[in-house]
Amino acid sequence: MSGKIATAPKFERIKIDKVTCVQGEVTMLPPTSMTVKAGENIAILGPNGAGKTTFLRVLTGNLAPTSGSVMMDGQPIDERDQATRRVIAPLIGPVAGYRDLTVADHLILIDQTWGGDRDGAGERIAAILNRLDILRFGNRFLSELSSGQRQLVELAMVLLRPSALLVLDEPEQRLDEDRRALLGEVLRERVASGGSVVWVCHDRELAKSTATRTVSFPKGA
Ligand SMILES: Nc1ncnc2c1ncn2[C@@H]1O[C@H](COP(=O)(O)OP(=O)(O)OP(=O)(O)O)[C@@H](O)[C@H]1O
Repeated sequence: MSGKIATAPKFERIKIDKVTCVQGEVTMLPPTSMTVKAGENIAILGPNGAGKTTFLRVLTGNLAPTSGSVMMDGQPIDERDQATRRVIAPLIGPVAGYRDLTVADHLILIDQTWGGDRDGAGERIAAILNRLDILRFGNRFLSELSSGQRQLVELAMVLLRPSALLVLDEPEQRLDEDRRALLGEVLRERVASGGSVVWVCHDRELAKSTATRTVSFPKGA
Protein backbone atom coordinates (compact mmCIF):
# COMPACT_ATOMS: atom_id res chain seq x y z
CA MET A 1 0.00 0.00 0.00
CA SER A 2 1.63 3.23 -1.07
CA GLY A 3 0.85 6.65 -2.44
CA LYS A 4 -1.90 9.07 -1.52
CA ILE A 5 -5.47 7.89 -1.16
CA ALA A 6 -7.57 10.01 -3.52
CA THR A 7 -11.06 9.34 -2.18
CA ALA A 8 -12.41 8.32 1.20
CA PRO A 9 -13.12 4.59 1.46
CA LYS A 10 -16.78 3.65 1.42
CA PHE A 11 -19.19 0.78 0.90
CA GLU A 12 -22.96 0.41 0.75
CA ARG A 13 -23.54 -3.09 2.03
CA ILE A 14 -21.78 -6.31 2.86
CA LYS A 15 -23.87 -9.42 2.43
CA ILE A 16 -22.83 -12.47 4.40
CA ASP A 17 -24.84 -15.34 3.01
CA LYS A 18 -25.12 -18.67 4.83
CA VAL A 19 -21.42 -18.89 5.67
CA THR A 20 -20.04 -21.86 7.58
CA CYS A 21 -16.53 -22.78 8.72
CA VAL A 22 -15.65 -26.38 9.39
CA GLN A 23 -12.21 -27.61 10.39
CA GLY A 24 -12.03 -31.40 10.48
CA GLU A 25 -14.58 -32.48 13.09
CA VAL A 26 -15.04 -28.97 14.47
CA THR A 27 -17.77 -26.59 13.35
CA MET A 28 -16.10 -23.24 13.96
CA LEU A 29 -19.09 -21.35 12.55
CA PRO A 30 -22.57 -22.81 12.00
CA PRO A 31 -24.60 -21.39 9.06
CA THR A 32 -24.75 -17.62 9.58
CA SER A 33 -26.18 -14.79 7.49
CA MET A 34 -26.05 -11.04 8.07
CA THR A 35 -26.21 -7.86 6.02
CA VAL A 36 -24.06 -4.94 7.18
CA LYS A 37 -25.25 -1.60 5.83
CA ALA A 38 -23.18 1.59 5.85
CA GLY A 39 -23.88 3.58 8.99
CA GLU A 40 -24.59 0.59 11.20
CA ASN A 41 -22.93 -0.15 14.52
CA ILE A 42 -23.52 -3.86 15.07
CA ALA A 43 -22.49 -5.50 18.32
CA ILE A 44 -22.29 -9.29 18.28
CA LEU A 45 -22.97 -11.04 21.57
CA GLY A 46 -22.76 -14.72 22.44
CA PRO A 47 -21.10 -17.34 24.60
CA ASN A 48 -17.50 -18.55 24.33
CA GLY A 49 -17.01 -20.80 21.34
CA ALA A 50 -20.11 -19.57 19.48
CA GLY A 51 -18.02 -18.65 16.42
CA LYS A 52 -17.92 -14.86 16.84
CA THR A 53 -14.21 -14.40 16.13
CA THR A 54 -14.45 -16.87 13.26
CA PHE A 55 -17.32 -14.79 11.85
CA LEU A 56 -15.26 -11.59 12.07
CA ARG A 57 -12.38 -13.32 10.28
CA VAL A 58 -14.73 -14.41 7.50
CA LEU A 59 -16.30 -10.93 7.31
CA THR A 60 -12.89 -9.30 6.86
CA GLY A 61 -11.71 -11.80 4.25
CA ASN A 62 -9.03 -13.22 6.54
CA LEU A 63 -10.57 -16.70 6.52
CA ALA A 64 -12.34 -18.29 3.56
CA PRO A 65 -15.65 -19.90 4.58
CA THR A 66 -16.20 -23.60 3.95
CA SER A 67 -19.51 -22.70 2.33
CA GLY A 68 -21.52 -19.56 1.69
CA SER A 69 -20.28 -16.18 0.51
CA VAL A 70 -19.32 -12.69 1.66
CA MET A 71 -19.88 -9.96 -0.92
CA MET A 72 -19.18 -6.25 -0.58
CA ASP A 73 -21.25 -4.26 -3.06
CA GLY A 74 -21.32 -7.30 -5.33
CA GLN A 75 -17.60 -8.13 -5.10
CA PRO A 76 -16.11 -10.98 -3.06
CA ILE A 77 -14.30 -10.00 0.15
CA ASP A 78 -10.58 -10.83 0.33
CA GLU A 79 -8.12 -9.22 2.74
CA ARG A 80 -5.38 -9.48 0.11
CA ASP A 81 -7.43 -7.32 -2.25
CA GLN A 82 -6.87 -3.56 -1.97
CA ALA A 83 -10.59 -2.93 -2.44
CA THR A 84 -11.28 -4.88 0.77
CA ARG A 85 -8.31 -3.50 2.72
CA ARG A 86 -9.17 0.10 1.94
CA VAL A 87 -12.68 -0.27 3.33
CA ILE A 88 -12.26 -2.63 6.30
CA ALA A 89 -9.97 -1.93 9.25
CA PRO A 90 -9.82 -5.03 11.46
CA LEU A 91 -8.60 -5.40 15.03
CA ILE A 92 -8.82 -9.12 15.64
CA GLY A 93 -6.32 -10.71 17.99
CA PRO A 94 -3.13 -9.20 19.36
CA VAL A 95 -1.14 -6.71 17.28
CA ALA A 96 2.50 -7.60 16.70
CA GLY A 97 4.82 -4.67 17.38
CA TYR A 98 8.45 -3.63 17.09
CA ARG A 99 10.41 -3.91 20.33
CA ASP A 100 12.41 -0.72 19.70
CA LEU A 101 9.70 1.54 18.27
CA THR A 102 7.64 3.81 20.51
CA VAL A 103 3.85 4.08 20.43
CA ALA A 104 4.16 7.25 18.32
CA ASP A 105 6.63 5.52 15.96
CA HIS A 106 4.11 2.73 15.34
CA LEU A 107 1.40 5.25 14.63
CA ILE A 108 3.60 7.20 12.18
CA LEU A 109 4.31 3.93 10.38
CA ILE A 110 0.59 3.19 10.08
CA ASP A 111 -0.33 6.74 9.08
CA GLN A 112 2.28 6.91 6.35
CA THR A 113 1.57 3.39 5.09
CA TRP A 114 -2.06 4.38 4.55
CA GLY A 115 -1.17 7.49 2.57
CA GLY A 116 -1.34 10.25 5.18
CA ASP A 117 0.47 13.48 4.29
CA ARG A 118 3.71 13.85 6.24
CA ASP A 119 3.00 17.33 7.53
CA GLY A 120 -0.32 16.36 9.10
CA ALA A 121 0.84 13.10 10.72
CA GLY A 122 1.76 14.60 14.10
CA GLU A 123 -1.59 16.32 14.46
CA ARG A 124 -3.62 13.24 13.44
CA ILE A 125 -1.69 11.01 15.82
CA ALA A 126 -1.93 13.44 18.74
CA ALA A 127 -5.69 13.80 18.14
CA ILE A 128 -6.28 10.03 18.35
CA LEU A 129 -4.01 9.58 21.39
CA ASN A 130 -5.69 12.53 23.07
CA ARG A 131 -9.20 11.20 22.38
CA LEU A 132 -8.27 7.91 24.01
CA ASP A 133 -6.52 9.75 26.86
CA ILE A 134 -3.16 8.10 26.16
CA LEU A 135 -1.17 11.01 24.74
CA ARG A 136 1.28 10.69 27.64
CA PHE A 137 2.29 7.21 26.42
CA GLY A 138 3.43 8.36 22.99
CA ASN A 139 7.12 7.93 23.84
CA ARG A 140 6.76 4.55 25.56
CA PHE A 141 7.69 1.20 24.06
CA LEU A 142 4.73 -1.22 23.78
CA SER A 143 6.38 -3.41 26.43
CA GLU A 144 6.18 -0.51 28.87
CA LEU A 145 2.37 -0.37 28.87
CA SER A 146 -0.19 -2.06 31.11
CA SER A 147 -2.54 -4.47 29.33
CA GLY A 148 -5.38 -1.92 29.30
CA GLN A 149 -3.06 0.84 28.05
CA ARG A 150 -1.86 -1.47 25.32
CA GLN A 151 -5.46 -2.22 24.37
CA LEU A 152 -6.08 1.52 23.94
CA VAL A 153 -2.92 1.86 21.83
CA GLU A 154 -4.09 -0.99 19.58
CA LEU A 155 -7.42 0.80 19.22
CA ALA A 156 -5.56 3.99 18.29
CA MET A 157 -3.74 2.03 15.58
CA VAL A 158 -6.95 0.84 13.95
CA LEU A 159 -8.79 4.15 14.39
CA LEU A 160 -5.95 6.12 12.81
CA ARG A 161 -5.95 4.44 9.44
CA PRO A 162 -8.59 5.45 6.87
CA SER A 163 -11.48 2.99 6.67
CA ALA A 164 -15.24 2.81 6.23
CA LEU A 165 -15.83 -0.21 8.49
CA LEU A 166 -14.15 -1.02 11.78
CA VAL A 167 -14.24 -4.70 12.71
CA LEU A 168 -13.21 -5.17 16.32
CA ASP A 169 -12.97 -8.34 18.40
CA GLU A 170 -13.78 -7.66 22.06
CA PRO A 171 -12.30 -4.13 22.12
CA GLU A 172 -13.59 -3.70 25.69
CA GLN A 173 -11.31 -6.42 27.04
CA ARG A 174 -8.84 -5.26 29.73
CA LEU A 175 -10.46 -1.82 29.92
CA ASP A 176 -11.77 -0.45 33.21
CA GLU A 177 -15.29 0.93 33.56
CA ASP A 178 -14.38 4.51 32.59
CA ARG A 179 -12.36 3.38 29.56
CA ARG A 180 -15.21 1.11 28.44
CA ALA A 181 -17.49 4.13 28.51
CA LEU A 182 -14.87 6.06 26.53
CA LEU A 183 -14.71 3.23 23.98
CA GLY A 184 -18.49 3.42 23.61
CA GLU A 185 -18.30 7.17 22.98
CA VAL A 186 -15.53 6.76 20.40
CA LEU A 187 -17.47 4.08 18.50
CA ARG A 188 -20.61 6.24 18.49
CA GLU A 189 -18.56 9.19 17.22
CA ARG A 190 -17.16 7.03 14.44
CA VAL A 191 -20.67 6.20 13.22
CA ALA A 192 -21.86 9.81 13.64
CA SER A 193 -19.03 10.91 11.35
CA GLY A 194 -20.03 8.48 8.59
CA GLY A 195 -18.22 5.27 9.59
CA SER A 196 -19.60 1.83 10.43
CA VAL A 197 -18.65 -0.71 13.08
CA VAL A 198 -19.08 -4.44 13.59
CA TRP A 199 -17.72 -5.63 16.90
CA VAL A 200 -17.86 -8.59 19.23
CA CYS A 201 -18.51 -7.66 22.82
CA HIS A 202 -18.91 -9.60 26.07
CA ASP A 203 -20.24 -6.54 27.93
CA ARG A 204 -23.97 -6.64 27.23
CA GLU A 205 -24.66 -3.24 28.78
CA LEU A 206 -21.93 -1.54 26.76
CA ALA A 207 -23.12 -3.24 23.58
CA LYS A 208 -26.74 -2.23 24.09
CA SER A 209 -25.90 1.39 24.98
CA THR A 210 -23.44 1.80 22.10
CA ALA A 211 -24.62 -0.21 19.10
CA THR A 212 -27.44 0.59 16.69
CA ARG A 213 -28.19 -3.15 16.59
CA THR A 214 -27.14 -6.20 18.59
CA VAL A 215 -27.00 -9.72 17.19
CA SER A 216 -26.81 -12.76 19.48
CA PHE A 217 -24.95 -15.82 18.29
CA PRO A 218 -26.33 -19.04 19.76
CA LYS A 219 -24.33 -21.43 21.89
CA GLY A 220 -21.45 -23.00 19.98
CA ALA A 221 -19.76 -26.38 20.12
N1 LIG B 1 -8.01 -22.96 14.14
C1 LIG B 1 -9.01 -23.67 14.64
N2 LIG B 1 -9.12 -24.98 14.38
C2 LIG B 1 -10.15 -25.72 14.88
N3 LIG B 1 -11.10 -25.19 15.66
C3 LIG B 1 -11.04 -23.89 15.96
C4 LIG B 1 -10.00 -23.05 15.48
N4 LIG B 1 -10.21 -21.79 15.95
C5 LIG B 1 -11.32 -21.84 16.69
N5 LIG B 1 -11.83 -23.10 16.70
C6 LIG B 1 -13.07 -23.54 17.35
O1 LIG B 1 -14.14 -22.87 16.67
C7 LIG B 1 -15.17 -22.52 17.58
C8 LIG B 1 -15.46 -21.05 17.48
O2 LIG B 1 -14.31 -20.30 17.94
P1 LIG B 1 -14.35 -18.74 18.00
O3 LIG B 1 -12.99 -18.28 18.42
O4 LIG B 1 -14.89 -18.21 16.73
O5 LIG B 1 -15.41 -18.48 19.16
P2 LIG B 1 -15.86 -17.15 19.87
O6 LIG B 1 -17.35 -17.09 19.78
O7 LIG B 1 -15.09 -15.99 19.34
O8 LIG B 1 -15.45 -17.43 21.38
P3 LIG B 1 -14.89 -16.48 22.57
O9 LIG B 1 -16.08 -15.73 23.11
O10 LIG B 1 -14.35 -17.48 23.55
O11 LIG B 1 -13.82 -15.59 22.02
C9 LIG B 1 -14.70 -22.98 18.96
O12 LIG B 1 -15.30 -24.23 19.25
C10 LIG B 1 -13.21 -23.13 18.80
O13 LIG B 1 -12.70 -24.11 19.69
